[in-house]
Amino acid sequence: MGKVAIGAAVVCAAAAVAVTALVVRHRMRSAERWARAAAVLRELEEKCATPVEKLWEVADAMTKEMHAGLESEDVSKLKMIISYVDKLPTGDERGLFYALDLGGTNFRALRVQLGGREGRVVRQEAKEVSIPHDLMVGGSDELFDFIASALVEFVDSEGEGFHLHSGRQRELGFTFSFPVKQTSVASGTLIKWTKGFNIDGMVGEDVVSELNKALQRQGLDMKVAALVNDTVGTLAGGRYDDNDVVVAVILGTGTNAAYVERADAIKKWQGPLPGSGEIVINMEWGNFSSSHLPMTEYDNALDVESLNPGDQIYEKLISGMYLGEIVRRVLLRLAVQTALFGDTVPPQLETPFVLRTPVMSAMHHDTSADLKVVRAKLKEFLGISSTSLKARKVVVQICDIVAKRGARLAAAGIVGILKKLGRDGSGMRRTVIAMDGGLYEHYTVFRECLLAP
Ligand SMILES: Nc1ncnc2c1ncn2[C@@H]1O[C@H](COP(=O)(O)OP(=O)(O)O)[C@@H](O)[C@H]1O
Ligand SMILES: O=P(O)(O)OC[C@H]1O[C@@H](O)[C@H](O)[C@@H](O)[C@@H]1O
Repeated sequence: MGKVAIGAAVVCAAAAVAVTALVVRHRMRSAERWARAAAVLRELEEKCATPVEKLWEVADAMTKEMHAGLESEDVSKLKMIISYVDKLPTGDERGLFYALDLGGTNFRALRVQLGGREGRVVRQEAKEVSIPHDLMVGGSDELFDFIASALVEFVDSEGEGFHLHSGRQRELGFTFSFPVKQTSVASGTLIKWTKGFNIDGMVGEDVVSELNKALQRQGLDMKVAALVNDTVGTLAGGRYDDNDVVVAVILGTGTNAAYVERADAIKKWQGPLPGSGEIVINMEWGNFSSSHLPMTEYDNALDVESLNPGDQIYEKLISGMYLGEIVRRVLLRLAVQTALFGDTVPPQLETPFVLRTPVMSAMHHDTSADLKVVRAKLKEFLGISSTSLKARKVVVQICDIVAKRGARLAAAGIVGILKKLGRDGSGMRRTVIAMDGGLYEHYTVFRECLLAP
């Protein structure tokens, strides 16, 4: 074979060696990256673990905080707010009633014609409006004018089948999904904003008065007959259908719980004991915290960078506003430290709250063999155009860890309430818990884990 051929052979051999070396180096780097990714996932799984012993510790801590919060103000993480609701629906109610529910994401207007025990809910209509983000952090007049104008439109659309008793003023039940110190059944002052709200100058103000002023500006003749937290409203609605409802839990943008307490167990209650002997307590359990809660670096960073650092710790582990954000933070670390999505970190992954919990649950619920939903969501919301199946499986695994931690912690909180009520053991009376909220309603894996942790 001539020199040229030998030379060519040597060059080919060298090229082959070089390519092989490149391939080997690539594979080694890839193996190292996956090993690092596996270590991050192992650490996440360990830090988020909620073994039954830990869940019992959380339940016991919740019960303890409930007792403390009923003893006096400001000694517990739980506000244990007295709702002034000492009578719950019996099912005999009649008439036309309006309700307004201001939540952390949406607000809803509702009208219902009640026909007493035989008629029950004769007719109902509802309208849901997403709250623009700028109104969550703007001025109070702007927020309440927005709500009042939507309510005017809704009342104007009152159709057939709704009858206001002659001479009666339309009455409105105002469900306000934020911590409010009730000063009567139809008044209360804002304690603090939570979730994504942060409107200056409203803390300490009476929220009913703010709404009434906006209704007057709109010229709407409507009386706010009751101001309740959404958990109290959920409990009342549940009791309308089932006499054994004694607890209500909201798992939506935020999370909270309410329950029926014996009036004589509320040591801080100064008023006369109600005839029913019972008062509904709005626990504001989102603010619960305990050394037993499984916290990670992602949770701590989320809290520090939130609108309310140090507040609502339990809520930030469980609720819809935060689950997707926790997953984003884990994905960002993997993108930076293990090139999960390639050598360039996807820029959108750096944006807080860009990964909403509905998107997280859609990826988590993906049952396709190649995780095509995960691929589509990563592209649509994070601008990640191509991913390996292995990387998509990591995304689902992170969703699973974060969602199940939240669900199991919520279940532990419910057990804490049942322990307080003495309804956690065998032989207890039939006990019904009213559940509501978009997270509970739509996140199937979360709900099923909560119900069968
Ligand atoms: N498909 C979904 N999967 C998971 N979470 C969802 C889904 N849809 C809504 N959510 C969660 O529910 C929250 C809305 O809860 P909802 O109770 O409807 O309203 P609000 O919190 O305003 O009272 C959203 O912020 C979101 O976190
Ligand atoms: O219905 P949402 O918006 O999910 O609110 C649930 C809870 O969210 C918490 O942040 C509020 O402090 C509670 O008052 C409220 O009940």
